[in-house]
Amino acid sequence: MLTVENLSFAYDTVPVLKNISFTIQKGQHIALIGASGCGKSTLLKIIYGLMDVDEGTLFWDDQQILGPAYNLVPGQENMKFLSQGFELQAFRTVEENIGQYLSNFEPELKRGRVNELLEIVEMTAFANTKVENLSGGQKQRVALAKALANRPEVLLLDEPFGNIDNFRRSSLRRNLFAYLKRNKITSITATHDKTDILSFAEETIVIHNGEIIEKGNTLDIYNNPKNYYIASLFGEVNELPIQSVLPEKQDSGILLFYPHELQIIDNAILTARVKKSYFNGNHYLIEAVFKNSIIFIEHPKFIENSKEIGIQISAEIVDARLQM
Ligand SMILES: Nc1ncnc2c1ncn2[C@@H]1O[C@H](COP(=O)(O)OP(=O)(O)OP(=O)(O)O)[C@@H](O)[C@H]1O
Repeated sequence: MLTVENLSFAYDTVPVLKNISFTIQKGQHIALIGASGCGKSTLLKIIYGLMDVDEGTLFWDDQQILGPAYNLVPGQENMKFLSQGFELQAFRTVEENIGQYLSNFEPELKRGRVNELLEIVEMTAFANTKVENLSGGQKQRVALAKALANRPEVLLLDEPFGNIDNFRRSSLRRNLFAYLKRNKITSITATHDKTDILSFAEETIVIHNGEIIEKGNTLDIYNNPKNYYIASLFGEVNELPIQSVLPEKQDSGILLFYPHELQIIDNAILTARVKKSYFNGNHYLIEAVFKNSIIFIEHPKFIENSKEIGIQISAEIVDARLQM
């Protein structure tokens, strides 16, 4: 179990993380989300033991995680940190890089392990290619395989799929998380991409300005976002005054809805005017003006600019949001 208690950290005098506490069970997959600059990478580096904290303690089971002031070689032995810059040896092949820290005593075993890792990251065809001749996304995949090579207990991933094209990203993500689950490897993934989160992280931690503002079951956080900031980390979000949705209610609060929760129908009580339709593949994202504010709605068809549309939100969703 990873236990982080009352952790605070500042670069020089600028506080970056404030009073962070959480625990992660062995084998769990956690997403770390928050706006750019909120402190995600810094937290991963501290967990890995690359920096000394100003306050607080960190433990992996009963072993305290200490920073460079206490460790000659910073970095936890049983963890791997895949940072945004990958530490690969440019003039050596993919195979050599992945196997760099594997024992040479049993060459068959080593070969088998490297082949298994090449398959996980879908790089078998590049086994003998020098790293300097790879694309950014391919390097990222090699770095991932190298991080897994010595079977870490904890994998810390900083935007792990950032450079990888969509075509590969989905299968790589599925392969990786299935491998981590099978091998009971704990993971913490700092990410901006909601597809990294929704299917693969059981729990999510939300950071805002260096503080944890939400943590819990990923689907609960997505389905019941406590505020606009949290909802917006999952994509576009509409912030509608309660009275604009339910005019009969004497309530000055606001409700949050994702674009797919709004429906465009004929003869609705609520109306909006279309500003632009954005093609998104399997749907259009309709930008419209509703009571002087911009809203976004997912819709299967293109709608011309300036057209008046009717909007409906299911009573079930409105009720769920009212109860939050
Ligand atoms: N070495 C450093 N020295 C001083 N300030 C730093 C250093 N590294 C990061 N910071 C600052 O600390 C804050 C948190 O940075 P961090 O990289 O942890 O954010 P992040 O949430 O990972 O951002 P992103 O999502 O853009 O990667 C930022 O304001 C950043 O400018």
